[in-house]
Amino acid sequence: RNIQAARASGLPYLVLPLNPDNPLYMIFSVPLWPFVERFLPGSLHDAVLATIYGWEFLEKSSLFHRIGPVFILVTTGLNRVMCGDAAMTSQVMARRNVFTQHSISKTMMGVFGGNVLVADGDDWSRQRRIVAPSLNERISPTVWRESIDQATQMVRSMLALPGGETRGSVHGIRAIAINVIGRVAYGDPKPWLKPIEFPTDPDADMSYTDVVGLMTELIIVAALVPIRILRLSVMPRLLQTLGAAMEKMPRQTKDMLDYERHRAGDGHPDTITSRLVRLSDQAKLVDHDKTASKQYLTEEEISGNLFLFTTAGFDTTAFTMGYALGLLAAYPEWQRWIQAELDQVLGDDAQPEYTDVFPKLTRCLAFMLETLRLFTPILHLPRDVLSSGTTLTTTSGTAHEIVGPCIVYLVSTYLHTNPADWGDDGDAFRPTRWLNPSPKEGEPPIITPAPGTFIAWSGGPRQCPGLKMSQVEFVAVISTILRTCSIEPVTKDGETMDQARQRLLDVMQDSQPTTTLRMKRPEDIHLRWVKR
Ligand code: HEM
Repeated sequence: RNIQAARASGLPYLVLPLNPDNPLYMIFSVPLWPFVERFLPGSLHDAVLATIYGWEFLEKSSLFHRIGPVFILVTTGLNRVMCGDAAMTSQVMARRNVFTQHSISKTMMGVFGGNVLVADGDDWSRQRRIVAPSLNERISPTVWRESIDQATQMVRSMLALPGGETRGSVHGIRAIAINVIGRVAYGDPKPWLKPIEFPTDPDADMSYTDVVGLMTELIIVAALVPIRILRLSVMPRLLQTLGAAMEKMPRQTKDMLDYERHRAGDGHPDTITSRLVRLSDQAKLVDHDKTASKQYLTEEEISGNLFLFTTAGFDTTAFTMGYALGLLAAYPEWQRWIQAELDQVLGDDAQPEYTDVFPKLTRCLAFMLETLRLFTPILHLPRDVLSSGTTLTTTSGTAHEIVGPCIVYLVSTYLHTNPADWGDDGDAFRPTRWLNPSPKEGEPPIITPAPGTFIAWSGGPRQCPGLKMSQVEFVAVISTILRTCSIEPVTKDGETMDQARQRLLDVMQDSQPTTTLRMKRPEDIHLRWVKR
């Protein structure tokens, strides 16, 4: 039946006599990679490859070049449509009721309560109406100030190290990202003290940010292993701590929500939590009056969405900044290019204001977009097709019947580099491609890529509502670092600077996604911080 469905679509297809659609296969497929490479022939090689978690980054575009921009992997479970075509991608993103969130994403991301990411249909519309405004432009000035503050403390600490040398820069950046979320989302201010460390003592006190940070770090374990197993004394201490964190979570969420409601209107600065609670409580009052269908969030959904802000917003932003650091050190010409803009826009303004300077730091933003294009944190967006069928049309105009049930994977890595959309240098790191070469009056300085060609923040109605927050954080952090210092790789004995730069790029290529793409050897990003 699956082969017939693949044939009926008119798309090229591969056949795999196996069902790879479960979280355990996702985990255990990764060590299979060297075996696949060495021993499997031809189309079996390609079929197994397309099931290895993270293949899109490992193999880049090779499968698409061999088979075509869209192909089907026939399995004994559900067929998988691998989509690298921009037009099809934007149709999938636009039709959110036909292409719904994938069941495995729901299991992982919904582990601590229903939230907007795992919802579909009317349930999604209701949650989105409350969640998106709580992340809107009003939080940007706070994100800006907190990010600058955190980055200033980190740079000071890096420069004070012997020779300005550090192996923990990526972990340092992660500490910034969790502290910014902690402050902006949960009103939990923390100084930048050291590279990120998660709690490892099950009996120690943990703040809400500690609890959600640890659960985000270990989300696959948290989703699959029950708390009572994690708490067993034979388990490693980190997992026992995870179990303790999961136990604490409901109580801590309740205390935080009680606190937010209690202090409402007392002049405290807004947080994302306080806005979410307020918007939901207001919607509840309206509902009460009208006895219309429910428009507010239940307590369980508020708690699920609060947790989601960390799972969705922390490592995505943190690792984008981490890769950017490595890229800045590997490409000194782009570093100088950004610094020239910073010198011009910021001058010696010690406390640049968000509204004055953020719109002018276009090179810094272009650097973020280029980093996300090549090191996109989420390598594919999976969508379930539950209905019997739907038709999608490719960029070249051919129509294909997609027969459900099946899973459609929108593959960012190919969409972001396809030469038809990005030119022959689509694999090269070139931030200037994002700048509008001659903007006319009123036109933005940054280009908007054609629909479906850049999906780092997804697109269509479900586009990431944290897009602006992550841009503001990135620009604030990278501009603070580069206005104060330059960064370069530390050479090993006998190594030239060019070789050291290439080594950094190799470390970045040696990456693997967990929930987001991350370097396997972040401590090999060995950098020197030099005061300007
Ligand atoms: C560079 C940083 C970020 C990237 C690359 C990113 C990427 C994405 C992507 C690809 C999706 C769609 C996932 C899917 O539909 O399967 C998404 C959804 C979402 N993101 Fe982000 N994100 C980032 C930062 C943030 C931040 C800072 C927040 C909030 C604090 C956030 C909150 C959300 C939420 C709530 C959704 C669900 C939206 C919905 O389904 O309607 N993200 N993000």
